[in-house]
Amino acid sequence: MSDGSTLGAHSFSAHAWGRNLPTYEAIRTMPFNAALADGTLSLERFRHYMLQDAHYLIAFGRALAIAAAKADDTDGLVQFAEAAKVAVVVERSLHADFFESFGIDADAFERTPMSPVCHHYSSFLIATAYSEPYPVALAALLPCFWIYAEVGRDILGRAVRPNPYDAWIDTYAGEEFHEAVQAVIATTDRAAMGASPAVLARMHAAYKRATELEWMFWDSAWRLADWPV
Ligand SMILES: Cc1ncc(CO)c(N)n1
Repeated sequence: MSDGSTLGAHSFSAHAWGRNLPTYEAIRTMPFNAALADGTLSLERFRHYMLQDAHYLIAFGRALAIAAAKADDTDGLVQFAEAAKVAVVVERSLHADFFESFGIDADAFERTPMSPVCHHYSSFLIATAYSEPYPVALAALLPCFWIYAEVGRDILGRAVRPNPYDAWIDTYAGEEFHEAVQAVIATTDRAAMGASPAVLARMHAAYKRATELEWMFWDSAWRLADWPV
């Protein structure tokens, strides 16, 4: 899938994937993901990532719920309402399982504010979902699904097992997540077919920015980034 070859040749998703391939390559090969795959990622970095991801998933869920409300048919309403619910279910499993197994105590989450990058990505998704037309909202949300599915599979393919991060890898490399991702790609492509050239351009801009923010999110965890003041 990484070359976009199984997608409709003229689809939004095929174009978007192709245009942003260098950023995807940069994500795939970044130190955080290399260390996650070979099991050498420090607990401190994974903890930073998980705490920020718990914040992120709630914002992602809210943005998906807004997209659900904007859907132009009931299939889209059900699809994104379900995805909003799943984002919160995954966030709760971070709290219930991952936080405990990686030594994060109960109120660490409450004490840890969003990092600058997490804050920016979360705000970008919610603002885009609120203020842009449905197709642009979907284009902003698509990389969150698609990049994780591709990175999950890529990491699974080279992972040293057993690996302290097996449960994380299995979540995103799993069949269930991939089916959901294919469905979001299909809905985004359908929405793009009816979009004007101006909306299509905004879709590409939103997709590109979200892809860049995915890179920045992992980079932020690698750097253990915090607010400078
Ligand atoms: C930052 C980020 N993007 C995407 C996903 C997958 O939904 C996630 N868990 N976290």
